[in-house]
Amino acid sequence: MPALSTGTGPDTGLYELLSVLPSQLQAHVESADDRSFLHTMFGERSLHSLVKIHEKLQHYEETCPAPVLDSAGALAQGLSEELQAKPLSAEVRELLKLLSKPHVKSLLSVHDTVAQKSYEPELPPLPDDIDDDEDSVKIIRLVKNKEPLGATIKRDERTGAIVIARIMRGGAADRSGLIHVGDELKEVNGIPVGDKKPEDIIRILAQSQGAITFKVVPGIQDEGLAKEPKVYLRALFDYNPEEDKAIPCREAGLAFRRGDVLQVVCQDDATWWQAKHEGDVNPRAGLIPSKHFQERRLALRRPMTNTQPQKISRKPSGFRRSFRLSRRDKKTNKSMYECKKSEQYDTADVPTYEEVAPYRKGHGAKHRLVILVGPTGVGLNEMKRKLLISDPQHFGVTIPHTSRTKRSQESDGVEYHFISKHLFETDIHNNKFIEHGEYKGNYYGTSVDSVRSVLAKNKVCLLDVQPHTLKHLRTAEFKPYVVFVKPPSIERLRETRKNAKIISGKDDKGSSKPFMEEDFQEMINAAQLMENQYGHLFEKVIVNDDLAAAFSELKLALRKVETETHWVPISWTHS
Ligand SMILES: Nc1ncnc2c1ncn2[C@@H]1O[C@H](COP(=O)(O)OP(=O)(O)OP(=O)(O)O)[C@@H](O)[C@H]1O
Repeated sequence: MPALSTGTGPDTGLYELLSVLPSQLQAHVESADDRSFLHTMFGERSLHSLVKIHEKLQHYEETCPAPVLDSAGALAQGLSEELQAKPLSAEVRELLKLLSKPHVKSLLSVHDTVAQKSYEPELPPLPDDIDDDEDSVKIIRLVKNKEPLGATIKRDERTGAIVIARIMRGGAADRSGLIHVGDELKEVNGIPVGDKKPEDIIRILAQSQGAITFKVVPGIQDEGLAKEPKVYLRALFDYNPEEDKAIPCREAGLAFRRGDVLQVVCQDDATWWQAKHEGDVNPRAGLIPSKHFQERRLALRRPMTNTQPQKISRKPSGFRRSFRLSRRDKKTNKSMYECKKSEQYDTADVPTYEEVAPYRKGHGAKHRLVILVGPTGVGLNEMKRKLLISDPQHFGVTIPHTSRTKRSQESDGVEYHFISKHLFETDIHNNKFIEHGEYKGNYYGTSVDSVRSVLAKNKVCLLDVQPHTLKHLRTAEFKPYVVFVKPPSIERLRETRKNAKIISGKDDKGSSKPFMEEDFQEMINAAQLMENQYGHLFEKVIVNDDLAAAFSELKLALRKVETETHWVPISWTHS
């Protein structure tokens, strides 16, 4: 029995067993025929070969061999063709014969199929011993690579069952869409787990490679929870997890910039939410501080710097640009106005996140209000003027109110709406003005209704205001698109504003004077303060360096506002 004698080492046991079996069984077998049958069977070469193959395979399984290539069939074919063209020695002939054998061809084909992993995991046959109350059992087969499954399990304290406790967003289990929180785990790879400790099951899972079969009883799912939450937030602050000492795991954090739109996929944890950048194809979510947590820590950080509102420096009283634009009387200029509200800053608000939803202006819907914000002299008026000239049918500006008496060349509702002082005061009291001021005993102001009347003409209303009024204008009715016009560097200001004139705030005559060095510095400082304090409310920032370029950028942005989808506060989309 040559096959029996070849076994060495730990594998020899099976051969020995085969060789001794016939003699051992002899005592129990009476008929000579049966004895000879046993002898022949256990001495059969093919049986020994099978055992040998089995043992070899077992050995290979332990060493986890990896295929060198996955196209052995094609290689053999190529080799045969090449060899046939050469002088045929005895060895070459033998090799050609071997390679042409259907068995060898099939073997190589199977090898390639396995190497390419081009097989679908087969679903196991449905167990036929399912209890009546087990009719909702699910058999799930996942193919696991080196990546963890991304699920945790626990023992349900009430029922004692092993249940799925958590599915990590974007992990393998989550992506499969087959396993859900609350599902009861019955078996893993055919092994019942009901009596096992969660740690033992985790060990089984960790050791498993390739296809893993789960038998689960689906949990009762809350429809709302089952779907991926669609909460979109606009970040109102910059966040870098690398600099966050509080985050439980920095690598798991999601960095973002103020203005980014984030899709929050899990808010289960009160302190750390899971989110991803809107539109990001990478399914894996990262941790971001929750709104409540961020508000709390920002509020704790801020009192030292913010109990005193930061005052945005500007000319003695220069700010009422909207008034000036609609005015034909060049003697009166913005320096005349005092804004009563200008000192009110929003110290109570801690900007963290704002829930947003996609919005696109529908056909026939009113235009969004376009608000321009920027420091004195930066060019807001110039931008508005250019827009009005470019398309007077499309763009419009508000007509201010005043309590001063109408002059002979003026008409009511053209330069101003002329109203009595008493009515003006009543309107102030009734919050009818976005901004108002007083000069030489007369009131001037822009009313909310004046914005409405421009919008009612189906025009885009261009308004420039002090940034502190933005909060009151951010309503579903106006859906304002806020553009911050920012000055370029001081060097570029010196270059571009060589021939420009700024309306003097030092007198009341509306006289203009060339820009001074201090005007540039003041403009840059004021812009910086505005951005720090109100930057989270700006939807678009345009640097007014080259006027033509800045204007084109503005025009393009405004066209997009009308034609494309933008993210707006969710409350604006409910009306
Ligand atoms: N990019 C630019 N390059 C050169 N000159 C410019 C540019 N932008 C604006 N100007 C000029 O700067 C001056 C001030 O501009 P404008 O009056 O539009 O500023 P404003 O922001 O409305 O200021 P104010 O708050 O004083 O009303 C104007 O003479 C204008 O033509």
